[in-house]
Amino acid sequence: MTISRYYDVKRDERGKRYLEPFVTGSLLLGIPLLNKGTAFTHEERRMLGLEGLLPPHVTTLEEQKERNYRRYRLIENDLEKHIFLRNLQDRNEVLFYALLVEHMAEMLPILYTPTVGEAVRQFSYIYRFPRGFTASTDNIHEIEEALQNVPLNDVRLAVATDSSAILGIGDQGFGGLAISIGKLTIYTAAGGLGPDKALPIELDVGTNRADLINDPLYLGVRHRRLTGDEYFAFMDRFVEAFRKRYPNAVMQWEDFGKDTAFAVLERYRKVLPSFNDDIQGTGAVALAGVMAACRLKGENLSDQRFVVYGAGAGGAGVAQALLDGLMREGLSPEEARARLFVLDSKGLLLKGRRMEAYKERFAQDPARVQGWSVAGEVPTLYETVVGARATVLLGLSGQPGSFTQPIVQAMLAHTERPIVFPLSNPTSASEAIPEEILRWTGGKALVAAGSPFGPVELDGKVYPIGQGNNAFIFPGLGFGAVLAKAKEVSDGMVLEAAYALYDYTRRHYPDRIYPPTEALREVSQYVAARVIRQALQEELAREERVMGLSFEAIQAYVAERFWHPRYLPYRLSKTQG
Ligand SMILES: O=C([O-])CC(=O)C(=O)O
Ligand SMILES: [Mg+2]
Repeated sequence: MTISRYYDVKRDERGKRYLEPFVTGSLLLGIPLLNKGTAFTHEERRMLGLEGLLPPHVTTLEEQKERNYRRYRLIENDLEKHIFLRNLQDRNEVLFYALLVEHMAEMLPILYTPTVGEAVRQFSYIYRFPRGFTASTDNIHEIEEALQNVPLNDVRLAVATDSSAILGIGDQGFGGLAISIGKLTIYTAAGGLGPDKALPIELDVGTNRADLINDPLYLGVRHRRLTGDEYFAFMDRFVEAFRKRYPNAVMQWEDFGKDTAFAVLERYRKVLPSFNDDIQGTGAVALAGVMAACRLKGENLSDQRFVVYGAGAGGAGVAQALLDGLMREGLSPEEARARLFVLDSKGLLLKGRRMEAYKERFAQDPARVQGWSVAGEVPTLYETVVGARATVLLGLSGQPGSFTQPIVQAMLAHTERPIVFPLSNPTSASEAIPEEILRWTGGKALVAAGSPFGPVELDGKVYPIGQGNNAFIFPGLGFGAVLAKAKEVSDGMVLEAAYALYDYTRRHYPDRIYPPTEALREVSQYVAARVIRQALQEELAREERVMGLSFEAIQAYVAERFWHPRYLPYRLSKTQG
């Protein structure tokens, strides 16, 4: 099997990798995985039929980076920067990743949260290049044939969304493809996954947004979303065809609304090694950060009382991760649940109240709220924070400004150092601005946010704001599952990823809640190694080459397979030459 329809990667006599292209001439310049632009050597230009098509000077990758970075710096608008970088990616992937890796902290907010949110909204207007795969109600009846059109033959990791709940901005129809592309960019830049092993996927089952359907420029299918049996018939067909085409691939389910997220995860997780980033990735990253914040105040997880605001995919994932963490500290399920208060848009989840089935396991006993001061029927966020004597407040609601001053200050009555994480994305959906939280608490609060925020200066002291984003989890979790050839992505592997992030932070950044973005590649490598070890322990790994390895050897294995952006030399096969 060749890696791609257009080329293969081979090794020479000395074991060095080279590219063997199946297309030459100007066609080759249009394939981003093959194009080196001005960096093609004179010898390659002659061999590949490029002579005269490129400027005389042969540039180095360094020079190409410099040229593109200068242009990039002249752009003032973030969405335009995003478009510039994505165009570069669609021309020359090695150069794109080389630039991104060098300027990770600067460019991550442009390619990922928060700017990717705007790219999703505008996707039909900024669309340029056919990256990724779209399964839609138009092609689902011939999905196997359609998947054959993808030129990549060895996809190991796909990110698929049905776009029903993109970040905290809801149904985005076809535009959701931009989030799959963005997540896979992180997989390659931070997680070491080769760009030819990655496939972004949009599952276009329609949209319930009339404004999109009625927009003449909208690029998706124009009908309401499939639901119920029709939805699952679509998904079953897609999953079966995908598995057939890519039997070695791991799937990341992304930004499914609560009506589909849990059902999709449970229906396919044993059929196709897969996880849901918003439920499990967000859960793991929140648990790691809350444990770090507890350590910073010299307490344990089990010393806390938690309020989780928001009970969609992210909220439920975080609530479950907290329960798992509490039980790992020795609490019984009942003791753990007694410390956890989850609210949806109608207020506190209380037994006996109407709610979706997946929320029931987080519902509190009404007896526990007896004696609270509650004005209406169901306790509000403020009433819950006061009544539960909350020490930890986590936001996954997508409701900007919902962590008000009275709510945050009420926590000071129960703890000297409240832990407050507004985790909703993008920045415009954040429950509060970190600077406000610090100001309201006189710098006492331990704060991290889902979107990137700069450091806060208060009374002459500088507070770095950790980014509690699942980007610290999914690249390592997914890459680890890929390298282990895991049969399944188990709950144990997800929890291990959380503890790996916690341990990494404790060791390398003992004063912080999350590592800085600059550490993302190192974090992901470490998380991947721990995930592989866990897969081995649970006998879920199918990769012979990792069986029986020590942890050090697993780490070396991960490092060796980590993709780096550099140009490979070209060679034509004997028959071509
Ligand atoms: O993409 C992000 O920044 C984190 C995430 O999965 C979400 O908010 O849905
Ligand atoms: Mg998401």
